[in-house]
Amino acid sequence: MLRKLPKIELHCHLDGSVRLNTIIEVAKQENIELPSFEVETLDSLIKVPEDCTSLEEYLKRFDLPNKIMQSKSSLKRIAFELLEDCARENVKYIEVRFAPSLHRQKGLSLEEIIESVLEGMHEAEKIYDIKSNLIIGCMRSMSVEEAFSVVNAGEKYLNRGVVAVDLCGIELEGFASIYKEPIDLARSLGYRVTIHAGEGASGKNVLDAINLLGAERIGHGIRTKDTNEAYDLAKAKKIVFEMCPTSNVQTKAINNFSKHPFYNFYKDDMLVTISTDNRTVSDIDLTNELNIIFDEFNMGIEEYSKIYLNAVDACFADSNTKDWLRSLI
Ligand SMILES: O=c1[nH]cnc2c1ncn2[C@H]1C[C@H](O)[C@@H](CO)O1
Ligand SMILES: [Zn+2]
Repeated sequence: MLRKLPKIELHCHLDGSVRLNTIIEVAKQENIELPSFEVETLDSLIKVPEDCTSLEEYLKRFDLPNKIMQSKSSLKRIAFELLEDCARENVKYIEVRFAPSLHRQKGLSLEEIIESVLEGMHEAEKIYDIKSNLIIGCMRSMSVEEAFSVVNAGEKYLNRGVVAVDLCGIELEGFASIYKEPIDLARSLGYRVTIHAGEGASGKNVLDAINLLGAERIGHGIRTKDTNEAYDLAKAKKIVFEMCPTSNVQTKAINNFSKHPFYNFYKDDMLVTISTDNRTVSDIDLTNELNIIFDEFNMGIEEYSKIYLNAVDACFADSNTKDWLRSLI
């Protein structure tokens, strides 16, 4: 049933969602060394194993796909294929996210990197019944100067596909204050703000992401459940949670799906949405992600409509796109 329903994906990393065949083909075309050219071996190197112990370990899986995401043509192709995969499972709107800084290894400029991804997305939109926007992320493993560069490079693409800024990668306690200035700049330029927080570290980071960085949406945020101040603030300010349960189980942010705070949040009228995080690394698509949660919490179509409409309200699309998305359900 869920496969046929219209869907919205608000939290999906480009580099975590590359097709294995594409990794092999691009590596061959561009003479890039890979540990293996066999799909099965690559599969085991990219997909996160069950015994993964942490977010840090999960994040090591991204080195391999990023090796082949260093040319304009591969970035364009991978963005196109992500939308193609989404369209095939009836995702009608996706906000793709990635960190442009990770794609400079062979000399591309940040502008060229962002433009190539947008080209792939726009090409797919012409062919498939799907719309999209792009969120550019700053890696928390990189300097504040690099974050400023990313924000500045993306400025000219605002209203041409880029809609928001994100902070991603490892999550240390108290990271928000470090990135306050570049995120302030981003907001003043017109970027919307979503921040990964309360995933690998505490709910206090969620509080800071809202208070210090002006986050309107929180990536994951599952540890908000343990920090009353963050929970109450998120509720009062109608902050939206981009929840990715499969990824949370894999990074051991929670022990199993039954412990996921999604349904408690939902019942308490917190604004929750469901996404995949990383289709290849987490080995999941949105249909299956929703299936797991709907089975776990015995949810039905009415509840699906509510979550879908949460995503329509929360997405960073223009009002025409939102009207179209509302008409589909
Ligand atoms: O769930 C996540 N939390 C924090 N960082 C993440 C997550 N999934 C992917 N990333 C990182 C690894 C990627 O290389 C980067 C940009 O997409 O974002
Ligand atoms: Zn993420």
